Amino acid sequence: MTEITLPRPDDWHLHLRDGSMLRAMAPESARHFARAIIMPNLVPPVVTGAQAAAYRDRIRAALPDGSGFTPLMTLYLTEETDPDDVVQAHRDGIVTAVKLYPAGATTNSASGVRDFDKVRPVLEAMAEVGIPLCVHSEVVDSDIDIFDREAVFIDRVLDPVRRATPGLRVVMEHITTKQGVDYAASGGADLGATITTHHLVINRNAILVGGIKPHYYCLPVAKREEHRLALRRAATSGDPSYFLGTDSAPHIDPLKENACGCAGCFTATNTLSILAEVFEQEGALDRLEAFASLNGPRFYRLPVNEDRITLVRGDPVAYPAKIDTGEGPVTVFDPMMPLHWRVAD
Ligand SMILES: NC(=O)N[C@@H](CC(=O)O)C(=O)O
Ligand SMILES: [Zn+2]
Ligand SMILES: [Zn+2]
Repeated sequence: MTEITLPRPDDWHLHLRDGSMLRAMAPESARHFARAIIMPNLVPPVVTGAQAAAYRDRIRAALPDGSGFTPLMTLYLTEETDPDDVVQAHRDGIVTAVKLYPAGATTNSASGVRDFDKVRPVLEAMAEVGIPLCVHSEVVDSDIDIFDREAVFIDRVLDPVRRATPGLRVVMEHITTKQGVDYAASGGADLGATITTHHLVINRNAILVGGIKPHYYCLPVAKREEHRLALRRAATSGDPSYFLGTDSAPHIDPLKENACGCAGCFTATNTLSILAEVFEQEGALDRLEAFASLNGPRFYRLPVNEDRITLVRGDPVAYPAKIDTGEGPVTVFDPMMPLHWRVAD
């Protein structure tokens, strides 16, 4: 196969940041994607419907002229979140989903949830209305090894919360383990999982072998090879439980190449070329559209994009090594393999 056409993909987990970083990043995602679920972990976080509306307007203003890109906004769940504000913002069409960060789990998560009982009224209101909860599925307990944090979260937090809140629709964000793959498939139409581009490509060796490679460090951290293979099987299976959420998470190089480097891989620029390469390697190019274009809208109960894109196979694709942001350069994820699929103009 040398050409493949699919409905324009969406990105169901994206960090666009704010200010000059946002102005540099918005065009990178708008070039290929139709819609994206926008993460709310700004400083300070996006916690109210009014803040989400203002952030949506800043994103729209950062888009290239004539762009059809639609940001789908999320609220950052805190222990003070008002259920009525969430429901109203959803009813007004401002907010698509709510994001749960366990406090301290990842970048800008200090305002996240410590005591899950405190957010029960919000979760119950969301279950009633059908507002999805996007979950960063990692425990933060210092006695739990960082490579085990996702699997432990499923047993200790996610499963109990789902049992206590029947009808709650949940997206396990950026799953990285076989346990995540298996759990996501067990919940029917009210449970889904996003898988990133980079977790289909790297295992933990990429971060640690031959020297520390900060541009491969993200959270949840990449795991052993057996987990990467489970993610590849899930993504290429066509199973509607799994859909693309790049978790493209830009940090400027000085904050990555640092004695205490930030977590996040930036993949917006070359994601579709990488995915086509991965799906081709797996003999599953015909299932790329399920993963990138169909399963996400199905979970979020949104229409599939009518617009289509074509990927063409040819000589290795050139893409920039870095994107300049006005704050400093952001390194584009290097998949450590030539990419042969480019998005046709
Ligand atoms: N994935 C990451 O490594 N980082 C994300 C936060 C997140 O999605 O957990 C970020 O905002 O930088
Ligand atoms: Zn996360
Ligand atoms: Zn993220």
